[in-house]
Amino acid sequence: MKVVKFGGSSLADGPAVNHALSIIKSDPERQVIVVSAPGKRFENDIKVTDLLIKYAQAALAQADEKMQALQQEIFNRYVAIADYFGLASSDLTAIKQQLAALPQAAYPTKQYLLGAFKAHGERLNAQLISLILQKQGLKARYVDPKEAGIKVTGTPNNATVLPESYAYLEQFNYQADEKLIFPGFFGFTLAGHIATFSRGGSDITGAILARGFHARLYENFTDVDAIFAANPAVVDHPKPIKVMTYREMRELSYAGFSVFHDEALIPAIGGSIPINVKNTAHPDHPGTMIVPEKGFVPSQIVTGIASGKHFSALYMHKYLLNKENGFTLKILEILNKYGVPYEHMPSGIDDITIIFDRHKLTDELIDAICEDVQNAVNPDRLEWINDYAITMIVGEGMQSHNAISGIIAALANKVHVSMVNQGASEISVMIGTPKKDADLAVSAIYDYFFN
Ligand SMILES: Nc1ncnc2c1ncn2[C@@H]1O[C@H](COP(=O)(O)OP(=O)(O)O)[C@@H](O)[C@H]1O
Ligand SMILES: N[C@@H](CC(=O)OP(=O)(O)O)C(=O)O
Repeated sequence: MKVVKFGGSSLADGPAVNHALSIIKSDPERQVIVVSAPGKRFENDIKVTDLLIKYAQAALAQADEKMQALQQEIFNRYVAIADYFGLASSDLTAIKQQLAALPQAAYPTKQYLLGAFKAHGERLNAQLISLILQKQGLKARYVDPKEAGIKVTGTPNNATVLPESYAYLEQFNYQADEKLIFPGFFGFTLAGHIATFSRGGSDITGAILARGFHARLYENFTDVDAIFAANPAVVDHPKPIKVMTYREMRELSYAGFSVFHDEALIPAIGGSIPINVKNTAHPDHPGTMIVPEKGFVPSQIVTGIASGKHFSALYMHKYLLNKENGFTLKILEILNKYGVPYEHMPSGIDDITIIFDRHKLTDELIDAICEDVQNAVNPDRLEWINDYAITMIVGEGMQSHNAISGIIAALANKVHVSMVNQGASEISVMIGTPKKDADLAVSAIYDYFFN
């Protein structure tokens, strides 16, 4: 059996949904289907998830007129898909009611309200798609994450799956000839509230289901022919990657390969499920296989180069830092007090840089952390660097070949490199640069290793 996930770009309108359905129908092994909310139909279009965020904000602001307009705009996206398949307006009554009921429901906090609104992009789309399949005479069933037992942490917009979910999924009853249509992106907390994964998190649902149902393959359908060695928005016609390992993908998606969510690797690794990223528009193309490390023979030194521009850093210099007891501990205690995780912590003899994901910080938190750090460890110099990008150069082949000299040669006299970290992972090198240099770093390193 295969678990198949379609991204929002593959379900943006009626013709796109129709094409996705033809892919589902063409292979009886494609039994568990995960759908995202309708995505962008054209360049400047708005994803349904983003419309739902606006709808939630209008509800919180009690802006009634805006709320009505957004509700209608979101509903129209589903109507357009339903119309394409000739559904009657009465078929959409339940979807309309659920959308309209969102502002009236009770939520523990504003963050839970936001999570519940966002989740309905996929929830309503999965209901609509199972209805379309049923009308076409297929044995299809909408499965809500509540019914399937997808349990997640109580972090309403950044949840992670709880391990008991897998036991629930193993017990889930279904027939050999039915298609199960799941909404991606969310689960239920132990208290019974909706919580979504981070953005792009329908990939995570697909991986959880693939592990829970012991799928033979997790097919992830998107809008590109393959995962490329560099982001196609940065490098012109980058080379497609035919096969890569889980850990290569994890490092690359962490740093910016948005095509597959980095957290979706974890359930797939847990269940040893191979992943096939494919293009909805060309389902017969082989796409990219993501497989375990065991038995993998790399055909090149570098597999991919990614960069993420959503980082910031706290730099500290203190003479004789290496001789001081508890310096790092005091800083970690401060981060713990504010509930802020750090991403990386490269250090020298008298210097330390702590790198953060900017999405996890507010301006107020930054001020509070800097003030506490200043008071607790009294560094000679403390600097907050808002403008920080991380570029990852990743490849299983780097275990046996020295890539660092090539990376340095590629960047020389072009890019201001503020940090190089090699060794923490034997398959990657991480470099820190100002954001403005990140794309240049990617294309220079790509040219060196691939052209
Ligand atoms: N290295 C890469 N290879 C392929 N696509 C990439 C890469 N890096 C970034 N992308 C982008 O990821 C997009 C697909 O991801 P996403 O928009 O989240 O798809 P979906 O809506 O199917 O989940 C591609 O259109 C491409 O712009
Ligand atoms: N719709 C959600 C979840 C998701 O995975 O979407 P997509 O498959 O379009 O990346 C989002 O926009 O974040």
